[in-house]
Amino acid sequence: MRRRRSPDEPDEASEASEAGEAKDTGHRPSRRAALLGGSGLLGAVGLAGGFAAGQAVADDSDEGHPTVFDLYGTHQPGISTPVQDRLHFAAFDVTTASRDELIEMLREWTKAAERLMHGDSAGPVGPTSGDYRMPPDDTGEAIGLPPSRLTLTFGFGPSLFTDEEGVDRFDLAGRRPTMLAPLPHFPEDALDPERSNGDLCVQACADDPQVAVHAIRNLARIGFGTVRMRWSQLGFGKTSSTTTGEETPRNLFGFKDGTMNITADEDAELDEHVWVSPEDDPGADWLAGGSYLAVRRINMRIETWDRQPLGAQEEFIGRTKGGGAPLSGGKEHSQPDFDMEGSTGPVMPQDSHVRLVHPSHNGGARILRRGYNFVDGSSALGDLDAGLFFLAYVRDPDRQFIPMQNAMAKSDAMMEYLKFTGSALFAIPPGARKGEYIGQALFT
Ligand SMILES: C=CC1=C(C)c2cc3[nH]c(cc4nc(cc5[nH]c(cc1n2)c(C)c5CCC(=O)O)C(CCC(=O)O)=C4C)c(C)c3C=C
Ligand SMILES: [Fe+2]
Repeated sequence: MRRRRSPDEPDEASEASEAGEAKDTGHRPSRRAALLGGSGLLGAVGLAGGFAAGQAVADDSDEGHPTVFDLYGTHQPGISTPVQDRLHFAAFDVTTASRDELIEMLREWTKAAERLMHGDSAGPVGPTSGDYRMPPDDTGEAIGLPPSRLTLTFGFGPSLFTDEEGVDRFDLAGRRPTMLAPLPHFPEDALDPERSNGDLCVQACADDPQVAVHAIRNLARIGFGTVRMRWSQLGFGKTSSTTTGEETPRNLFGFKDGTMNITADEDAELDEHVWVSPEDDPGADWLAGGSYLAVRRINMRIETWDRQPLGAQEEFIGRTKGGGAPLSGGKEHSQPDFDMEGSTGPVMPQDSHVRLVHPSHNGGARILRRGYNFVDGSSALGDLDAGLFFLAYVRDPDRQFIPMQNAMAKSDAMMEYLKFTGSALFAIPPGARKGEYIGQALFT
């Protein structure tokens, strides 16, 4: 039984801010209208286009929330743009040996991604009006659904550059970023190879799960013969936020998660910790403006966790369960005081999660988290196969993510309740310009 902390602090009122959200009003575009041949949405996108990174191109006029994001921009959408509530993440292996076929598929994916994010069908004909002798160019399950703030974010895994046998299938080995290597095996990893790695990844985030699934399904359909889905993961209930105007969401341990995340309005922090700069890796200049994505599928032993006293749970995390304040006091967004002593040791325990991952114990490193809860059924013993699908965008995985994950694996009291079952690292190319395909600079 661990130490019991002093009484809880009151919840902090969120500081309202509209950071990361576009302000102009537009109409609410509908996929149905687009499928009926409406050009209104595309017109709206064209008019509102040209937003900087984090491009929202249409707003819900009632609530001021962006409903449509633009695929094109300095950075890909789905990183610093506001986090949606649902995820479908997929990793693919390339099955063709042809570089040209791979490029052609990326072109097709880019065109489809633009359409899908606008709430349009994946192909120009649509699910129900094509040639009866041909498969439709859209699968149809999103008919009538709005764009739902869909973002599609594409990445390249280390094996795209040099495969597991060391073969340079696509003449890309010379352009592999030095930091793009398979993540090391961390202490306590229990990885399932069928939930790890991949040549390519696509992160689909949306407010409606059917929209996210529809997008991944159609990209897989378009890629048939060129790529094969290696694994995929559904997520719900975002466990982080990139905006400051909303209540911090909670993970399946019941704690607020994302309090100290990097937010969309922190331009200097994004430049320092998220976006790759042209000087970072001169041999991989195509990645400038992009990022790296660390992926970890983390099973949470929630049945065991649920039997721990509240005081112990709070000490594992280092924050209160109610308001999310540091155990050293203050409000949710107060900085923890790691030097504050309690009757039996530091008030923020040495093995508490937030102490171990805090920038002050990691050489100043911060990461942009964008993870989701998951529940994938239950085991024969009646335990939920549940956890956190952890997604973190970083500028330098060797300096930011790997030491943090090592510190956690070595010393974090929470580790007793975690099992890491999937792992991957991807290079996330910068945003494409209109007329380009995603990742084009890598191939030119
Ligand atoms: C290697 C990086 C991290 C992993 C893996 C990770 C897993 C993980 N985290 C929680 C719950 C919380 N994490 C919180 C904060 C937090 N976590 C990381 C990194 C990893 N977490 C960072 C960098 C931070 C922010 C630290 C800071 O700057 O103060 C919190 C507190 C609230 C918050 O700030 O978000 C919680 C709660 C779980 C349950 C988990 C694995 C399942
Ligand atoms: Fe964490």
